[in-house]
Amino acid sequence: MPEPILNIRGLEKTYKGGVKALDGVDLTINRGEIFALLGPNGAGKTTLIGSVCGLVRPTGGKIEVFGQDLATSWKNVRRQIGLVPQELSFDMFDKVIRQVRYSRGMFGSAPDEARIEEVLRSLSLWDKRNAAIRELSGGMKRRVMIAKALAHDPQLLFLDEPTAGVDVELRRDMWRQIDMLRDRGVTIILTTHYIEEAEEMADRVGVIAKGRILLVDDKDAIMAKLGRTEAHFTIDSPLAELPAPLTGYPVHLEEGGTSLVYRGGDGTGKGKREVAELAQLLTREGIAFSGLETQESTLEDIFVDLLHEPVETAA
Ligand SMILES: Nc1ncnc2c1ncn2[C@@H]1O[C@H](COP(=O)(O)OP(=O)(O)OP(=O)(O)O)[C@@H](O)[C@H]1O
Repeated sequence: MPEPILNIRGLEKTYKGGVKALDGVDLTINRGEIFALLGPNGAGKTTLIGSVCGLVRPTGGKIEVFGQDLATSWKNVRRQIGLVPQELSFDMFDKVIRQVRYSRGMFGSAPDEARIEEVLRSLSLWDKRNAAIRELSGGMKRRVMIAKALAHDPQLLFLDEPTAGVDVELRRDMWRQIDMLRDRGVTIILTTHYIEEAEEMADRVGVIAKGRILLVDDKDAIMAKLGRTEAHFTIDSPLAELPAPLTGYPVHLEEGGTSLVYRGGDGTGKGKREVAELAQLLTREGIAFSGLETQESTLEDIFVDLLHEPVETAA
């Protein structure tokens, strides 16, 4: 049974100056899941995360974390939340290990050098523990941000664009780290522009645009519901019209009857099946084709489609 640990209802945020960054957001996150929040620039992702982490004061709605109202139980709740913000923020002159220790203490956790060492080692920072942060490369600084967020062993971790601008190696390390946290039962909410990241890591995906949640579902269910197959048959002799046995399929002719295009399926294999049926039908009808190209849509295609079509909001 899913155990909700974050419950957001009707969340609104209008910034001074009138920008409505969140417009009635409802979202429930369950213990132990990895949830990817996708959305274009300015969609409201950082505002949403900031509202749960106490950095943004919502102008309406309610947030419950671990069953407690954020507005009244802030201190209790905050100790169990970790945040890796988009922007680097620390004392650049301080040493890596001191900053990480400090973070642990700031959230009221007892000192635990073994745990600090574990966190630093898991992020390949142990050798740099006595370096001043300003001496580190951008990628290493980002690792320090993660170490700081993990130092107090949060149960709920927010990663705001954790891999923006980092190299492939660090991105892989970060994915490994997220896997380890998942094994420890930590709930993770990440925002990302890299849809492959959501595809790889997330159990559920939410799409946000203009401060409204457009879609929330299991990643696999999204792929099944909204995934599409596209196939192009190159027909040897141009067809004047669609042969009768093909009319029940989502197909049409292009390029003067030399290309038969199929767009259909639902991500569950139906598309591939129908394309195979079409190939058989063409052969049976004596229609020669010399090429067949098929393509399955990715989460990225689905995401782009979604943002271009007005969609009814869903919780
Ligand atoms: N402090 C602020 N004051 C005024 N407007 C703000 C403030 N912070 C954010 N906004 C506006 O609120 C909207 C949502 O911004 P937000 O940073 O939450 O989006 P985002 O989805 O995180 O975008 P990105 O992917 O670019 O980080 C934007 O229009 C932004 O300009």
